[in-house]
Amino acid sequence: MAMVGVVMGSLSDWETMKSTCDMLDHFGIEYEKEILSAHRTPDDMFQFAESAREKGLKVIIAGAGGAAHLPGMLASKTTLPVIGVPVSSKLDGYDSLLSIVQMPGGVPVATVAIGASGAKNAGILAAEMIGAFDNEIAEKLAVYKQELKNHVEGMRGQLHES
Ligand SMILES: Nc1c(C(=O)O)ncn1[C@@H]1O[C@H](COP(=O)(O)O)[C@@H](O)[C@H]1O
Repeated sequence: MAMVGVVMGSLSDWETMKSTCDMLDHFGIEYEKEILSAHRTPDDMFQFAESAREKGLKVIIAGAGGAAHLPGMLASKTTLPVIGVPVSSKLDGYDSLLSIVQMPGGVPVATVAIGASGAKNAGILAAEMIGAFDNEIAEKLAVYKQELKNHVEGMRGQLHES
């Protein structure tokens, strides 16, 4: 059963949002993915947000570019945590970032960095939210952290040998 909903404003966001799905695959977390837009398909977006919890989703990750209202509007209609991914745009994603991060008090969106690295972190952050209650995912996260440490140690070795 899907635990994470990965949604994006357009198919043009998929190249970025694929990094989120790659991380969820890495941790063996089931997800569903969909294109929804606060601007272009507002009724579908509200329906998704209103039914997300009863469907069994635990976290929603929403990526959008430009006037990126999708994450915030989803957050307005669900009690699930929403992670917002600013997708790069004609303004290098600054517009997306500010549209997502500057939520009014009371309606939080956990905002990650612009682009693919942010999308990757969104997948890891969702795993950490689930891992707070799920030991199997927590163990996979511990292995991932160890791999990061090993990677840095490998780089140190190369630096000191050069
Ligand atoms: N920001 C939003 C929303 C929304 O916030 O509801 N819906 C689509 N979009 C964004 O418009 C950009 C251009 O979309 P197109 O490539 O389809 O023209 C995409 O980055 C999408 O996320």
